[in-house]
Amino acid sequence: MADLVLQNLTIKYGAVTAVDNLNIHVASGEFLTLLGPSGCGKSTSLFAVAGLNHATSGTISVGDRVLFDGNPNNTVPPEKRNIGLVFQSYALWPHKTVAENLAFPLTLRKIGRAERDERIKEALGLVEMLPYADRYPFELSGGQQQRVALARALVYRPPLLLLDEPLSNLDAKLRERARVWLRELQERLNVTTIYVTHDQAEALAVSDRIAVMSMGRMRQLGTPREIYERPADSFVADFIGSSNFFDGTMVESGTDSARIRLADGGEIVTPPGPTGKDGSVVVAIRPEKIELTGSTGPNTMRVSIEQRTYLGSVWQYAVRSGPIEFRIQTPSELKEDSILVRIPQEHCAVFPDKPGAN
Ligand SMILES: Nc1ncnc2c1ncn2[C@@H]1O[C@H](COP(=O)(O)OP(=O)(O)OP(=O)(O)O)[C@@H](O)[C@H]1O
Repeated sequence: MADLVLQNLTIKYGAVTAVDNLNIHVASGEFLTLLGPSGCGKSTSLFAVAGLNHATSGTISVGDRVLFDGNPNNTVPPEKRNIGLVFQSYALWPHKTVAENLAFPLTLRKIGRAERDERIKEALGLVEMLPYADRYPFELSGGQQQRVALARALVYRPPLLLLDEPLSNLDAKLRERARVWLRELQERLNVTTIYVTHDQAEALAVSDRIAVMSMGRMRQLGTPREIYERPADSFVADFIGSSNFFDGTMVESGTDSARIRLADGGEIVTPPGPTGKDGSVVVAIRPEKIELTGSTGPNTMRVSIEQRTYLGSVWQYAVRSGPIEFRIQTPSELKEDSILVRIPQEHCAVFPDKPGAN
């Protein structure tokens, strides 16, 4: 298996910088996800690794092998990169059976018949599609076709697997099952994997690490937990899960905590964080981290309940304190018009600006 290293990777299409100075080291056997909104440069990055587009500058290497370094003489063509690819639009050949679809990449690599048959059996076994070897793609469900596409990518045992929204054609339930299965398979084969998705729940569930991207730039690289619990900026706090953002002004900032005045005139204690112009800040807190409390004290706030929404596992309440509107989530059904809530200091994050401004 092999590490994949992207260094200062930049990809421009005319005036558009689709990928801006991307630096990622994917460890051997790691499952790394590129996550971000539509158009942020995920697929462009993946295509560059596969050699299906031309990077403008930077380097791409797998193990000791340089695939791209800006010198045309060193650029390895896609078919020589030995990378397994499963793309959303990377359809199976309709006129070939499942087994014939898998045989093709092996024939290209001049692998003899006996070994070829053995590998096809093994790959179809891995994705639990052996009984379907003689069917044509149109005789399979969408999920089965995606499993065959994956088997076709794995059949020549590539050290690196690139997956671009490979589960997108599945319904929500099947997709949830498929991602568990995919992760188990990836771990069993120990294949270095880059996964592209805009679905944050999927990214949190399957990844060793996630690279969150926005407008061609990487905003944060970390484990799912780091990304969710310690977002690097307000874009990440907003894109992963959901957050409330309170406008405020820094009153005092120490090494362990800060005091921030909010728009309703109250103050809260938070961890320290960078300030914007004129000492303005934004405090982020997730709706499910806000607590109901029976007694006033630091970081408590009396709020009126403006709207109640039943979400199944929790209730969500839109609440207000003067000009501040935010959401809280709790399993309890609340009948009161006004409640006392506590904003736990340890779950607050302080940023210099709101998402969209950075
Ligand atoms: N061939 C191209 N010519 C010009 N611009 C392009 C080309 N391919 C991509 N882009 C632009 O580069 C940016 C990144 O596109 P990319 O397909 O990588 O986004 P993405 O994050 O994968 O989005 P999605 O989730 O919608 O697939 C976009 O602004 C897109 O319009």
